[in-house]
Amino acid sequence: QLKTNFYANICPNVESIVKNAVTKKFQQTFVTVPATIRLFFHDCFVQGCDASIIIASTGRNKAEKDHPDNLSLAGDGFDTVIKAKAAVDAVAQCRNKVSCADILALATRDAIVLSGGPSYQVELGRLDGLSSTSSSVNGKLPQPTFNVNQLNSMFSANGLTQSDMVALSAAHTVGFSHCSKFASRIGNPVDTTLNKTYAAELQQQCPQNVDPDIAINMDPNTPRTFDNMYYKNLQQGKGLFTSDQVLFTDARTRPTVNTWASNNAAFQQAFISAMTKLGRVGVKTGNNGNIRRDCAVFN
Ligand code: HEM
Ligand SMILES: [Ca+2]
Ligand SMILES: [Ca+2]
Repeated sequence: QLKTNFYANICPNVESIVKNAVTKKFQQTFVTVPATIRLFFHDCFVQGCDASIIIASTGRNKAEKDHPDNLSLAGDGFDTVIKAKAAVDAVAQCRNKVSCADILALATRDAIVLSGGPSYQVELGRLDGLSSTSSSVNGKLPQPTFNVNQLNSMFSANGLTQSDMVALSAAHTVGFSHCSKFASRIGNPVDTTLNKTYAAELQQQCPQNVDPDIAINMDPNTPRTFDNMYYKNLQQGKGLFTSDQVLFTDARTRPTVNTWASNNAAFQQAFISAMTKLGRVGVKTGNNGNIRRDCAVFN
């Protein structure tokens, strides 16, 4: 059972310690924000929110982070958790008392706030997982080609509703994508649900044989602000992935997109609720987990 004051007696300043570390990292690079948010999502959807995503591969074990679906996770997300963990462990009382999974949950909230998104209380008390394998990622993460049925079934497998799915998708209001992830939409023929001007811009930014390391903004209007622009973009055919644009083309999710495009407060409330539910997915307690000394290595 998670609770917001879990560390009140164990490490009373954990929230400010993590926040300071994330802020410092943010001042070095904005990538901290999208990288950390996406890391949290990819952690929670595979074996639950247990920092299994942070484990490094060894000679004996190919870990989650080396699965093809995770190779595009930006290193700055991992680095944010490692730095925040070091800051927590620098306080004697807190040393090895706060899980990496909880540090990631807190850092995600802090990243959202640093980019202008809503603040919220983070439920805490997760343990770190005891396994991380590349094979366990198979079929657990949504693909950018997904339709609403596919999105709904994958989110509902994690206890999340269609409304939660639409709210969480707005995380694409910050951050970057590699051209390969949407190349099929701007090729021949161009996806008809794409705004024509936007399609031309994307073709220019992502010409054929573009450097595979090139990444472009997912929100063409406010790429560094965590806002409800995501939904306004969808209304104009400016969703980058099929999985984004279908939220507007499909009649089941379109009313939700329209509501949140015009009502930022309602979006923020839905987003907070969905993030809180995401943070409860597959939480480890008791013998199913522990508190890692090094977030990238099992104890
Ligand atoms: C709904 C289904 C989703 C699909 C199909 C999807 C897919 C993707 C893809 C393909 C990328 C680009 C990766 C790259 O090329 O580097 C991406 C980026 C991103 N995703 Fe998602 N995603 C989904 C949901 C989510 C959710 C629920 C969150 C968080 C709550 C999230 C957060 C992000 C962020 C922040 C980025 C930018 C990462 C960066 O700039 O480093 N996504 N997503
Ligand atoms: Ca996990
Ligand atoms: Ca934005």
